[in-house]
Order: sequence, then structure tokens, then C-alpha cells
Amino acid sequence: MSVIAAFYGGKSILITGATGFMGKVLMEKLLRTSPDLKVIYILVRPKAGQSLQQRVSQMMNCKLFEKAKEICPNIFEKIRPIYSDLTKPDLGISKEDLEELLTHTNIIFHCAATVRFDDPLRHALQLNVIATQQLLFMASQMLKLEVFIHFSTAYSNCNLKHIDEVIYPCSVEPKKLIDSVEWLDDSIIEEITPKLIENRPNTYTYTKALGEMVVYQERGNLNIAIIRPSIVGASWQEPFPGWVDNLNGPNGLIIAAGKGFLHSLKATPKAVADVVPVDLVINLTLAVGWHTAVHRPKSILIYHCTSGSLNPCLWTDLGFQVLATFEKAPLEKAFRRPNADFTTNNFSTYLWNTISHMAPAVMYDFYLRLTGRKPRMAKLMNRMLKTISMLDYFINRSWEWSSRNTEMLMSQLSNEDQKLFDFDVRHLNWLEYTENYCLGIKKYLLKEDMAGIPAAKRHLRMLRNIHYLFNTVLFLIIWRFFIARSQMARNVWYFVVSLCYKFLSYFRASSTFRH
Ligand SMILES: CCCCCCCCCCCCCCCCCCCCCCCC(=O)SCCNC(=O)CCNC(=O)[C@H](O)C(C)(C)COP(=O)(O)OP(=O)(O)OC[C@H]1O[C@@H](n2cnc3c(N)ncnc32)[C@H](O)[C@@H]1OP(=O)(O)O
Ligand SMILES: NC(=O)C1=CN([C@@H]2O[C@H](COP(=O)(O)OP(=O)(O)OC[C@H]3O[C@@H](n4cnc5c(N)ncnc54)[C@H](OP(=O)(O)O)[C@@H]3O)[C@@H](O)[C@H]2O)C=CC1
Repeated sequence: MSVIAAFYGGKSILITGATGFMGKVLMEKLLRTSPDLKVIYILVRPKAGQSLQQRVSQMMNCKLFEKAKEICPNIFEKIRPIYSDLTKPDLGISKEDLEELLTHTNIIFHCAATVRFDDPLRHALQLNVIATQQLLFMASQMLKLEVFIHFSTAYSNCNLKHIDEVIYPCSVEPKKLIDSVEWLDDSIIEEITPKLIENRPNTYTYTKALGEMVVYQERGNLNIAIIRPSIVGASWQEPFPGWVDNLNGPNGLIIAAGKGFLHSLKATPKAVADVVPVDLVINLTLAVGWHTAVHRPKSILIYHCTSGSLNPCLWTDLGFQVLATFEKAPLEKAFRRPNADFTTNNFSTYLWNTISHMAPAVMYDFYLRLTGRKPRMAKLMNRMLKTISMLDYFINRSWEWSSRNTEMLMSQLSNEDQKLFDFDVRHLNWLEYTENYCLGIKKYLLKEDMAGIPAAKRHLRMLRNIHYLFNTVLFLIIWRFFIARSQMARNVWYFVVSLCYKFLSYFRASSTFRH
């Protein structure tokens, strides 16, 4: 019997961010491995016109929970949705619901956050710092709370090259910043943001660092641990390989590459693509929850969940495998054949963005206009280039994260738990994982049927022929332009033609002689 799975049996667990990518996988793993848990409270807000119940019902009916439902048929009875909005006082939770949480909660997993890189500082502070503060205050009043697990990110201190499993202080006290932001005008906040974030690329990484400081400063007597994952990708093994449900991290660009939009990307090819599968992160999280509750460390332990130091995969390897997979299993309705390469300097990046991204988009929009359709390609390419600019910081750098605590924890697991809650990234085969990742994006994110692969391949062959025809016509137009104006060009052309003629004559003569 798994010690970790048994620990969660009978427990009342509160998950914030349960409707998110990682929150869903956390819920699924808990329900599948500890079906005798008492209840999972999930904080949910209405969204996109859907009520709480509609959102939860849609979530629980997605493919991710199929296995858990087989093992835990009364899965819906285990889930207790609670209305919440992290932007509201007391997280928007009603007094009745709050009373229930304060009375029964044993474990908190705090996943909720804004993970956007372009959020204004005020919004990111609200979600990643103030909401965390409010949850900590709530936790301090809980009668049966055993452990509080906080999700941060391995990039919260990305302004450092080497990052230890410790909390690094920020230059401004979170409380002072929160008080200032309350009365400062948006325009002033926007102006001071670059100075505040201390060489970090965005408000996301900065407010995650502030969130860690708040967790430390307002820990009181709480038993807390912090998880710092790097770039969380599709599932590795559980509940099945390749599951992913959002466009974050590499996902959007992998789609852009598969659809033929992305033909060049500025990256340091030998930089480490520090991706970790979501199920590996969740296995570590559940092991940390168990270990922290049972052993109650004297101080807050930080657990890095990264791959670069133990089993590195380079961006160039990842990129090649992405293209190879989409060659075998193409995405439908591709704009062009998947074909891309890395650029390594600003000039070649600008040149290739013009030649291989914007020029084809403008020509295609011209074709759409000619055929009476609304142009959209240039807008899509600009959005892709904006996304790339936001991710550029992470693709062109590498970091060193220590993993002492994570390795210590691994040594504390029984053999059975090391299998059931495997977070040893050294077991990961990157070629297999990347292939499943791309196939997962095709199946679970784009909802494409694998039976459509032959048709998708035919579409790619047609695109290839159009590409060759276009290049040939373009070459002839340019050559005709030069021949009409340059004696040199004519001489070269005649030389080439005569060379070809001589070669063909020789070839014909030698084949006649042989007969
Ligand atoms: C040798 C051969 C080489 C071959 C190369 C080719 C292969 C390439 C494959 C490999 C590429 C790898 C590069 C990826 C690098 C990954 C680095 C990630 C770093 C994360 C570090 C931190 C990790 C964390 O702690 S949290 C991470 C999660 N957070 C994010 O990832 C958030 C990032 N996203 C954003 O902040 C926003 O989406 C933003 C700012 C990028 C764009 O905002 P915008 O307002 O413009 O768009 P949205 O409102 O978000 O969406 C509008 C629209 O666009 C669609 N969309 C959203 N995101 C993406 C995306 N990433 N790519 C494409 N499309 C996207 C979205 O669906 C919306 O569509 P609508 O129809 O309007 O709804
Ligand atoms: N994905 C990654 O690569 C990494 C993520 N992390 C951390 O892991 C955690 C989870 O990330 P991930 O699952 O990818 O993020 P998602 O964006 O997928 O999920 C975010 C969750 O937070 C909730 N949320 C956001 N705003 C509010 C709000 N105003 N009120 C209530 N709930 C809100 C969302 O709810 P809703 O569905 O209603 O929007 C969603 O459930 C975050 O703390 C993130 O910093 C750390 C490292 C890497």
C-alpha cells in the first residue's frame, strides 16, 4: 500500500486554481490514487457565461478524469465547488462556505494565480500576492489544517543565474508595495514597474517572488512548503501521455510550428529547454504534501521541480523532434509545411521575420481580399511574434537550480511510492515525451482526429507543390528581369545552358555506346 496515497485518505483538501492546467491534474491524481479521501473543496468562479456547476461538470466530464471515474465512481460527490474570486475581499467566499472550510480543511494546495506575462502590476499583485495573503490568513484560522502547499515558479528569481531552494528577498517590502499601489494611478504604476521588477522580464515572475516573501512573512505557525516548477508541459505518463489543455508555455509555439506559421525563432539552440511534465510536478507536489504534514520541518522548505540539471534537453533537440513528429502526424489545415530553424542574432531574426513570416502573411491576405474574404494572416502573425517576444527571455537563457530538497524527498519515498509518485526527471525519455506532447496537442488541445492524418499529409504535399511552383515562377520572373538588363546575366545564362546541353549530349552518347 502506498504510504502517500494512504495519507490523503479521509482528508478534506482545499485546492485553489483547480480549474487550471495543474489544478485539474492534481485533482485527477488525488481522486485516482486516494479515492477514499473525504472531500476536495475547489474554489471556482463563473467564467465565459458558465455557472460554477456548469464549469465543474464540463471539467469533470473531460477525458482527463476518465480513469479516475472508473476507480472512483462517486467522483462528483467528492468534489465540493465553492464560489470564489481572488480579486474580491475574503476571496469572495460566503460566510457559510468559509465556516465549512475553517472547520474541516486538512490540506491546502494553492495553485491559483495569473500566469500571464503582460498583466499590469496591480492585477498581478492582486492575484499572486494579495490573494495569497488572504488565503494564508484564512489558513491560520483553520482548526484541522495540517499543511499548506504554495505553488510558485522556478523563474521567480530568474534575474539570478544560480537559484537555490531558498526564498530571496525583493527590494521592496510586499506590504509597502501593496499599500502604495492602492492609491497610485495606473499610469504611475506602469512607469515604475520596470524599476520594481529588478531585471525580471515581466510582472508574473516578480509577483511570484513577492508571493513567496508574503508566504514567509505571514507563515505564523502554519506548516508550509513551496513548489517551484520550471516550464510545465504536457503529461508524461498519467493519466495518459500528452494531455494538455492550454496555450501557455511552449504549447502555442508548438502549434504555430505545426501549422507552418512559425518558420524561424530566435533562440540559443544550446540553451536548456527546462520543461517538466505536469504529472511529474503533481507527483512531487503530493509527495511534498505528505512529507511536510508528517515530518513538519522547522522551516519552510522549497522544492525545485526542474529538468535542466538532472536530464537536460536543449531547445534545438526539442525543436527538431517537434518538426519530426508533425512530419509523421501533421496538424490539419496547415498554412505551410512545418519547417523552421533557430536564428541567433537580431539581424537574421529581423530578416527571417520579414521574409518568412510577414511577407507570406501579407501576400496571403492579398489573396484573401482578391477572393472576397477578410484578411487575417498578418494579424495572426503579429500575435505570434508578440508571444515570441514575451517568451524570448526564457528561450535565450539557461539557469542552474539546486535540487537538494527534491532529491532528499525522493530518498524518503518507499519503492512503491517512487513508482506511484514518480518525480524523478531522470526517467524521462525526451524523444518519446516530445512526440507524445505534439500528438497530445493535436488530439486534446486541437481536438483533431488521428484518422485525419492521411488527408493532412495530402494537404502538406499540395502545399509543397504550390511552394515549389511559387519559387520557380518567382525565380523565372527575377531571372527574366536580370537577363533583360544585364549582359553578364545573359552570358552566365548561356554558359549554364550550354553546359547542360553538353552534359546531356555526353550522357546520351555514353548510354548509346553502352548499348
Ligand atoms: C532546429 C529546429 C527549430 C524549430 C523550432 C520550431 C519548434 C518550436 C517548438 C518549441 C518552441 C519553444 C518555445 C517556447 C518557450 C517557452 C517559454 C515559456 C516560459 C515560461 C516560463 C514561466 C513558466 C511559468 O511559471 S507560468 C507559464 C505559463 N504562462 C505563460 O506561458 C503565459 C504566456 N502567455 C501570455 O502571457 C499571453 O498569452 C501573451 C502575453 C503571450 C499573449 O497575450 P495576448 O493578449 O496577445 O494573447 P491572449 O489574450 O493570451 O490570447 C489571444 C489569442 O491568442 C491565443 N494565444 C494565447 N497564447 C498563445 C500562445 N502562447 N501562442 C499562440 N496563441 C496564443 C489565444 O487562444 C487567443 O486566441 P482567441 O481566439 O483570441 O481566444
Ligand atoms: N504552467 C506553468 O508552466 C507553470 C505554472 N506555475 C504555477 O502553477 C500554478 C498553476 O499554474 P497553471 O495551472 O499553469 O495556471 P492556469 O492559468 O492554468 O490556472 C490558473 C488558475 O487560477 C485561477 N484564477 C486565476 N484568476 C483567478 C481569479 N481572479 N479568481 C479565481 N481564480 C482565478 C484560474 O481560474 P479560472 O479557470 O477561473 O481562470 C485557474 O484555475 C500557478 O501558481 C503558476 O504560477 C509555476 C511554474 C510553471
